[in-house]
Amino acid sequence: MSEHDIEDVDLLVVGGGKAGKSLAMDRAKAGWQVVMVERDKIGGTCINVACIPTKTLVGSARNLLAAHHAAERGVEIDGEPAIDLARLRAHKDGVVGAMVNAHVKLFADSGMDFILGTARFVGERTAEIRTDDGRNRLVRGRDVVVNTGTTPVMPDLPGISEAKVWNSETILHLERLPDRLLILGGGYVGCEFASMLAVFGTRVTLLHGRDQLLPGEDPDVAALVADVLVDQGVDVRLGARVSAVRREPGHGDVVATLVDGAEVRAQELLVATGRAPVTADLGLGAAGVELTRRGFIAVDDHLRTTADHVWAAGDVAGSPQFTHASWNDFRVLRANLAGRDAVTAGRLVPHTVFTTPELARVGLTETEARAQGHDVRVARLPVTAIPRAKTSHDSVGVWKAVVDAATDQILGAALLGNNAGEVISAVQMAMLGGLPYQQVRDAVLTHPTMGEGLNLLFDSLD
Ligand SMILES: Cc1cc2nc3c(=O)[nH]c(=O)nc-3n(C[C@H](O)[C@H](O)[C@H](O)COP(=O)(O)OP(=O)(O)OC[C@H]3O[C@@H](n4cnc5c(N)ncnc54)[C@H](O)[C@@H]3O)c2cc1C
Ligand SMILES: NC(=O)c1ccc[n+]([C@@H]2O[C@H](COP(=O)([O-])OP(=O)(O)OC[C@H]3O[C@@H](n4cnc5c(N)ncnc54)[C@H](O)[C@@H]3O)[C@@H](O)[C@H]2O)c1
Repeated sequence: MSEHDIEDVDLLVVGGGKAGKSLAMDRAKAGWQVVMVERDKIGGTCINVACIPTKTLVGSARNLLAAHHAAERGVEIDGEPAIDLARLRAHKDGVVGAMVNAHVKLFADSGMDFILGTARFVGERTAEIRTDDGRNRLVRGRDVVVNTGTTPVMPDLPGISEAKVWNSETILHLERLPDRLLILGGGYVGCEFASMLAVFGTRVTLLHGRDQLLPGEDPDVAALVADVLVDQGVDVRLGARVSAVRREPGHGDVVATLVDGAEVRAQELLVATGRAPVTADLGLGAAGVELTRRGFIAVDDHLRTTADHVWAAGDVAGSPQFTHASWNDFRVLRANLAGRDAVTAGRLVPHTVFTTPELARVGLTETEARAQGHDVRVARLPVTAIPRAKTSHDSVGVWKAVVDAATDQILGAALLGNNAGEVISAVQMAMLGGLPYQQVRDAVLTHPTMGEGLNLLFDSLD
């Protein structure tokens, strides 16, 4: 293809993740000529194979748990509550499918040129797009955004590639619910699937190489999450370093050999050892876009890459690997494309690990706060102290908050308990507003809600 085949547009978005699709729709509605190219997942990773399907399944697990406790709560259920795999799959596919269809319409309504195909850079701000319907297009953006996400990592262990193991995407096919499952990796994916599948009735063994789950959390908080999993029947093995994996003949058990020679076996193995940036075959060199040592696209605080008018966002740009971080990257990009001066530095990015109950966190951990030299006070509250927890029979969880003793500012919080992911937003707002903890302690909060627990949490500092 030659120079005169090039289609010039205002904005070219490569990869339709949260940041990219949001920006493409926004700019197209504003009258820009926008091309967005997406390889296979309409709506991106979150909707198709990550947050949405997994949280749909977590919702079913929570329903099952509630059904198990129905009788003691005065509700009669005829028969033993159980998972119907075909209906579970259909439910999950229905939720995902509806969101994908909604995106097809949203993309069309925005006026963007949405292309299903694969993009590869061939020059400055210029990508060759091989469309799914067999055409080649050459598109040059006045501005270009790369939002190609990350993909599951397969650890380099002897035998693992022949052992037909699952990753976070293939497990979602829900071909079967194994009686026994090994999970390799005790991060977000490992903990969420361990909790969900244990509730579904699978006997889960969680092999984690380090000595605490969720390495970014305080050790006491990570230990509480481990307790939750153990109570759900998960065999949590910390410091379990795997040296090899094999599948027994005839699609028999999968066997993990640990470095001490011990063997652990189950019907299936889920690999949950992290995600790698999607940059291979993108031709980033031709566009003048450089990578970091870890293989992410190198960006500055404005999300500018090393090439003029080429930006990157979301997981591939090394942003925290959460959909809400990618969504915020969209806001940063939108402002910068409008000539304003928006940066990612200093933003407060919370997260929630959707075990049951869930762990929500914002700001600094106690460990981080101390390492930064803060004189720290720690507030703690068992969720059983919260009236709403009694009405909803929530007995599991502890809330923790870290306060600067010199300024009374809230530095961070880790809330383990039902609805913690909702309550953490209130803590985050207090932090964003710079409220001293006493204002949260003394605020009049609705009774009986889990949010009211914030009064009690900060009371514990008196
Ligand atoms: C199991 C699981 C559960 C998760 N749960 C949560 C959660 O509950 N909450 C949360 O906040 N985060 C969660 N995450 C993380 C979240 O999914 C990611 O951080 C988020 O999806 C990243 O979005 P993104 O904008 O970087 O791009 P993505 O959504 O990853 O989109 C990138 C897109 O680019 C496309 N693409 C790649 N290469 C090309 C190419 N050459 N040409 C065209 N298109 C291309 C891909 O097909 C993909 O659709 C979860 C992740 C996993 C794995
Ligand atoms: N609720 C959420 O927001 C949510 C849910 C799922 C995933 N995510 C995102 O997706 C990303 C990827 O999740 P993830 O759980 O795959 O990665 P992760 O980085 O959170 O955890 C992977 C864990 O596996 C361990 N590990 C690595 N190699 C190992 C080995 N050979 N044996 C045993 N343990 C090993 C690591 O020490 C690490 O703690 C996360 O960083 C997160 O940002 C978010």
